[in-house]
Amino acid sequence: MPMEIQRVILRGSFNPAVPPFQTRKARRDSTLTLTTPFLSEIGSSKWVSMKCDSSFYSDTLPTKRNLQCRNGAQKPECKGISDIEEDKPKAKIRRKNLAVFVSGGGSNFRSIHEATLNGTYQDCKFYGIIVLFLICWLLFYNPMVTYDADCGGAEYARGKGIPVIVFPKRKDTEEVFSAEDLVIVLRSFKVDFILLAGYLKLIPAALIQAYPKAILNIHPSLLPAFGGKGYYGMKVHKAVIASGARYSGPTIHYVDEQYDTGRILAQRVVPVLAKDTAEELAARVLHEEHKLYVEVSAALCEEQITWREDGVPLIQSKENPNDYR
Ligand SMILES: Nc1nc2c(c(=O)[nH]1)N[C@@H](CN(C=O)c1ccc(C(=O)N[C@@H](CCC(=O)O)C(=O)O)cc1)CN2
Ligand SMILES: NCC(=O)N[C@@H]1O[C@H](COP(=O)([O-])[O-])[C@@H](O)[C@H]1O
Repeated sequence: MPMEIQRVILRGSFNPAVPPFQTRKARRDSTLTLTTPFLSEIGSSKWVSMKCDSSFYSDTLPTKRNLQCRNGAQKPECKGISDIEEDKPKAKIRRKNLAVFVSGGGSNFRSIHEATLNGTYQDCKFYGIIVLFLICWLLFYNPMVTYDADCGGAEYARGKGIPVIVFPKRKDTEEVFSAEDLVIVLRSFKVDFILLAGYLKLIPAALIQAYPKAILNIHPSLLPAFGGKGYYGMKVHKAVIASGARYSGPTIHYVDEQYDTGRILAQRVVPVLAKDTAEELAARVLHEEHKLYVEVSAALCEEQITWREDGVPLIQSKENPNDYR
């Protein structure tokens, strides 16, 4: 690991006693490449990244067959054998790495992590290499970016042997670990995209500038309604119910410098029932969040996001590039 990173880690939260090592075994065959998780040890903390590396190289589809003609007549009469569209081999998609920022129960992080383990991201069989690289750092021994080292997400990560960085540092510590430092660490792992999943602090401008159009957040209401400062967790669902709204649901949006004002990428709708408690509504919305975030992060890795002229991001259908979600 470059000295710069070690310096950041030294200054931040780690005292590497053992130089980082990485073991990585990659088996590559014609269709599937699985890279076993690689483990690098930094001092008293372990960095583990779950790497789901599925590389499917789209076969070169049969080139256009000449139509068979029935006889040698001057003007060949062709018998209906359908043409097979000559297919340009699909460009191989560059592998992508994700970091997940958590500060609560971590159920969205868990569903994304489980998706890496159950091969959901490996279904991108028509696109080159999709790598879901869950990077999380815990002050002690599991990786996730959180400002609460004891949050449920960190507990889950701990159970899976995944390290976490506490960011921002708690006020009562002298350790300095700035947004710029965090960018250095994220760059060292070649992070392409950052997913906020219940992270409740304002992402600083330095991180947003370092990752333009590359930071997503999931919010538990249909933005722009019930969003912004003060709207998080159960506060959102209580406000939705108090308003009499008949529908709610999760929104995934790009992160800009204010809370919840970034461009909306995806939403799902759930009903708000007359007798719903905030907890019942929260559970209904969260169920949709888990599915939506896995779907959207996979589309992100597969480079299916396109931008409309007016700056609205769209998810292009894999089957038909003229369809958008
Ligand atoms: N630059 C951005 N940072 C963050 C965004 C964003 O859109 N842009 N989204 C939030 C997540 N979020 C809603 O989805 C959100 C989180 C927290 C708050 C909020 O009011 N927080 C309180 C502090 C809460 C605490 O410390 O426990 C506050 O700032 O007073 C609103 C919306 C993540 N970051
Ligand atoms: N405004 C941000 C916000 O309220 N985010 C919400 O926090 C919960 C985190 O759950 P999780 O930790 O179980 O994923 C999720 O419902 C997410 O939408």
